[in-house]
Amino acid sequence: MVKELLAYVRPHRKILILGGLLGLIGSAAGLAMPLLAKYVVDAFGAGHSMGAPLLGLVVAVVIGAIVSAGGNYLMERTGEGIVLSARRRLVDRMLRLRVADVDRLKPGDLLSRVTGDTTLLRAVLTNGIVESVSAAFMLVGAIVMMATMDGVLLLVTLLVVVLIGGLVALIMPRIQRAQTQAQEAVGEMGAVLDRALQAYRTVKASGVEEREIAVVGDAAVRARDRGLQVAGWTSLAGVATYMAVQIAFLCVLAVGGARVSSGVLEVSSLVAFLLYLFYLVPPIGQLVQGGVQLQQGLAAMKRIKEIEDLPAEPAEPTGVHDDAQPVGVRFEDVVFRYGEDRPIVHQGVSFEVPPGGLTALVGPSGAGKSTVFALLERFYEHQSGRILVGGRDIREWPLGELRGALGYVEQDAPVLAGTLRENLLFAAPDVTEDELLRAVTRTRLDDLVERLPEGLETAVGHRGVLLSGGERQRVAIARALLRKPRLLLLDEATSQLDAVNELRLREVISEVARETTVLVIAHRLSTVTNADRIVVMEGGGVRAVGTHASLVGADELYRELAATQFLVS
Ligand SMILES: Nc1ncnc2c1ncn2[C@@H]1O[C@H](COP(=O)(O)OP(=O)(O)OP(=O)(O)O)[C@@H](O)[C@H]1O
Repeated sequence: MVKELLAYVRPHRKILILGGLLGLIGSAAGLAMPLLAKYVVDAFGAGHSMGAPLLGLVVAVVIGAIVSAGGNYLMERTGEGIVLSARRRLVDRMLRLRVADVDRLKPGDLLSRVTGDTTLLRAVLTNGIVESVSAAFMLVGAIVMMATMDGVLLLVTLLVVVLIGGLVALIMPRIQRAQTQAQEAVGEMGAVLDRALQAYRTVKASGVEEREIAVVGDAAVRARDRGLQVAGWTSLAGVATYMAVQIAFLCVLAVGGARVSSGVLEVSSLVAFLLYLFYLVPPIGQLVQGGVQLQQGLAAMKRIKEIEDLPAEPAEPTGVHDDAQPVGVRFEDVVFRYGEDRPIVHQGVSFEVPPGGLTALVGPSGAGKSTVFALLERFYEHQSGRILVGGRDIREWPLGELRGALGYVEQDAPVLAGTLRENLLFAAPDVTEDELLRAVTRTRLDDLVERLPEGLETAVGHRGVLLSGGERQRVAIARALLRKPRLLLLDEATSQLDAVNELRLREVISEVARETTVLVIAHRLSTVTNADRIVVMEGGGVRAVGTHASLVGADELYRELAATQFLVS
C-alpha cells in the first residue's frame, strides 16, 4: 500500500525534492538563529561590535522566510498535481466500470472517493512526507546543536522528552481510532442526507420533513461527538507536549543555572540552549501529525484502490456510425441471473425479432423484460445460451460497435442538466443542425420547442422538471435516434400519459419502426396493437409470440394482461 502511495509521487519527484531541499535550507536558516543569537549575546557581553552577528541574524531570517515560502509553494503545487492525477485516474476508471459493479456501489460513496479521499492523499504525500523529513532534520539538528552546547543539559532534556513522548505514543492510537470514527460519522451523515435529497418530493408529499431533519440532525450530532473525541485526545497530546517543554525548560533552567554559577557553562550558551529547546516543539508536533496523516492517507488509498482494482470495460469509441441498416435480434435459450446468490431471472429465453418493424415485449412485472435490454447492451453477461444481433453473437461484437448500433431509452429517461439542445446532442454531438431539427420533428417535439421561452436553448433543469413524462421520453428517443441506431430499445414510460402525449408517442414509435428495428417493453395497448409481433414473457421465459389478434385468441395470460394492464374495453 505504501508503494502504491509512492507511485503517485513518482511523476512529481523532482519538484518535490526541490521543495524539500528548500524546506531544509529554511530549516537550516532557522537552526542557525539561536547560534547567531548566542554570538550577539557574546559580542554584547564582550563589548564588541554587534553589527556582524546582527547582520547574520537578519540575513538568516530573510533567507529562511523566502526559501520556506518558495518550498511551501512547490509543495502545494505538487499536492494539487497529485490530487489532479489521482482524480483523473479514478474518474477514468469509474466511468469505465461495468454496470454490474456500479449497481452494487452507492453513488454518494463513489462521489466521496473522488472528492474526499483524493484530498487526503495530498496531505500525506506532500506535507506528510516532506514535513516529516524536514522535522526529523530539525530535530536531529537541534539535538546536535544542543549537544555541542552542553551534554548534561541535553541529557536532562531528552529524559523529559522521552517520558512525555511515551505518553503521546499511548494517546496516538486513540486519536487515530477517533479520527476514523469521525470520518465514518461524516460519511453516514452524508448518506442520510443523500437519501432525503434523492426522495425530495416523496419527503415533502409524505410530510416527513421534521423527521428527516431530525434524522440528519442526529447523524450530525454523532459526527460532532466523534469530532469532540478527536479534539479531546489531540488536546491531551498538545498539553503533554507543552508540559514536556515547560518541564524541560524548568529543569534546564535549574541545572543550567547551577552550571553557569559554577562556571562550567556560559550564559550565552544557556540562552542558546533554551532557544533550541523550544525549537524541538514544532518538529515533534509535525512528526506526530505526519504519523496521523500517513494512516489517513493509507485508508484513503485503500478506498481509491478498491475502485481502481475493479475490472473495466474495454475503452472503445462509440458513437455515430455509417451503417444504418436495421438489425434483427435472436435469443437462443438464454440463462441469466444477476449474481451467484441471486435467483435465475432468465431460464432459457428464446425468441427472434427480424430486422425492421415493431416488436413489443409484454409480461407481468418481474418477468425479465428489462433484463432483455440489459443483456443486449451487455450491461450484464448472460451465463449460457446465445444472443445474436444482426446474426452475430454479441460476445463477438466489439463492445463499442455493439452499443453504437443500439439506441437505448430507459423507462425513466433521464434529462440531464443543461439545455434541451445539449440533451438532444448528448450522444451525437457532431450531427448537423438539419439532422437535429429532423429528429425534433420526428419525435413531435416541435410544439415543445416552440412553447419553451428560449426554444432549444432553454435549460431543462437538473431533472428536466420543466418536461412532462411523455416529453422526457420523446427527448430520450430523439437523443437515441440521432445516433442512427440499427435497433432501438425502448422501455416505455409507465407514467400515465395524457391522450395527446400517448398519441404522439405511438406515432413516433410507429414511424421509427418503419426505418429501424424497434423493440419496446410495452405498457399500453396502443403500442401493442400497433406492433408487428408481441413476445409474451412470464417467469423468466417466453410464453407466446404472435400478433395482438392471434394472442387474444390463443394466450390466456395475454388476454388477461390486455384486459387489465392495457385498458382493453
Ligand atoms: N440490477 C439488478 N440486480 C439484481 N436483480 C435485479 C436487477 N434488475 C432486476 N433484477 C431482478 O430481476 C428480475 C426481473 O427484473 P426485470 O426488471 O427484468 O423485470 P421486468 O419484467 O422488466 O419487470 P417490470 O415490468 O416491473 O420492470 C426481478 O425479480 C428483479 O428483482
